[in-house]
Amino acid sequence: MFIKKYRKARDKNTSILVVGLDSDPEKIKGFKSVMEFNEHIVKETADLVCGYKINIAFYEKSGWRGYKALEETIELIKNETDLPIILDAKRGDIGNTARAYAKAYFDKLGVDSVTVNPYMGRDAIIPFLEKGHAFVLLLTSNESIGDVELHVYHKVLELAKELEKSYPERIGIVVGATRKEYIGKISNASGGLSWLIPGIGAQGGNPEVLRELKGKDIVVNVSRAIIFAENVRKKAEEFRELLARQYFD
Ligand SMILES: O=C(O)c1cc(=O)[nH]c(=O)n1[C@@H]1O[C@H](COP(=O)(O)O)[C@@H](O)[C@H]1O
Repeated sequence: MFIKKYRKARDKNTSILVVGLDSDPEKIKGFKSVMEFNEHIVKETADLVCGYKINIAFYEKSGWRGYKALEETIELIKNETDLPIILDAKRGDIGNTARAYAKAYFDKLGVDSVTVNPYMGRDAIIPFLEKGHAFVLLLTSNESIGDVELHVYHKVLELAKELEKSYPERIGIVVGATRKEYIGKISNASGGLSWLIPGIGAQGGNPEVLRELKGKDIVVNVSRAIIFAENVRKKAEEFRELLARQYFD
């Protein structure tokens, strides 16, 4: 179960850092394959993180070869570590289709959590909660949140909290670290929901936002700033420290 694996890894490694394996084949230098690259990242970081997030887009862009690398990467993490895996797929569809996605990700791929787009409402979310854990998009890190999210995020929060009653410890929210002005308010209203916080590193989000989230189950994703660094382990250590200082102290 995602939350148990996460808490165990967080406490063991004193880390809320999740490394994002956004292993864009066009950016990988000096490795024969995506799989070899991911093996290197996992070997260098497994004792510094509380999990991995894999964004499916960077695998799908290579067709079936990319999907094979995705499967092999998940196998590797499961064989070599006890760390939870979040599949960042941002799915959201009618119940029948959502059930097919949930089956693919939890039963076939065997990940622990999936990111879900809540725009279609509970039918699109529940199939994921029945099989595992889901992080629903609440207030994302990108520029254009004013187009839709700012008008509806409070509704998404209400829905997530309602679903949490039937699926305790199986649902979380995605809030960008670039959303400093909203985080305190959302934190006060978020109860026992877990948090996925992207946007630190390449997107310039502020790690100080974590001070408002002490005691909550949070994972902070950093992708490009770590995986494409010259010294991956050193960068991951720096981010782990930076985040831990805000959250644990
Ligand atoms: O759901 C996500 O993970 C996500 C939500 C969000 O609001 N912003 C965001 O950047 N992400 C993802 O988090 C990762 C951020 O990558 P870096 O900017 O390279 O650290 C990417 O996989 C994004 O797709």
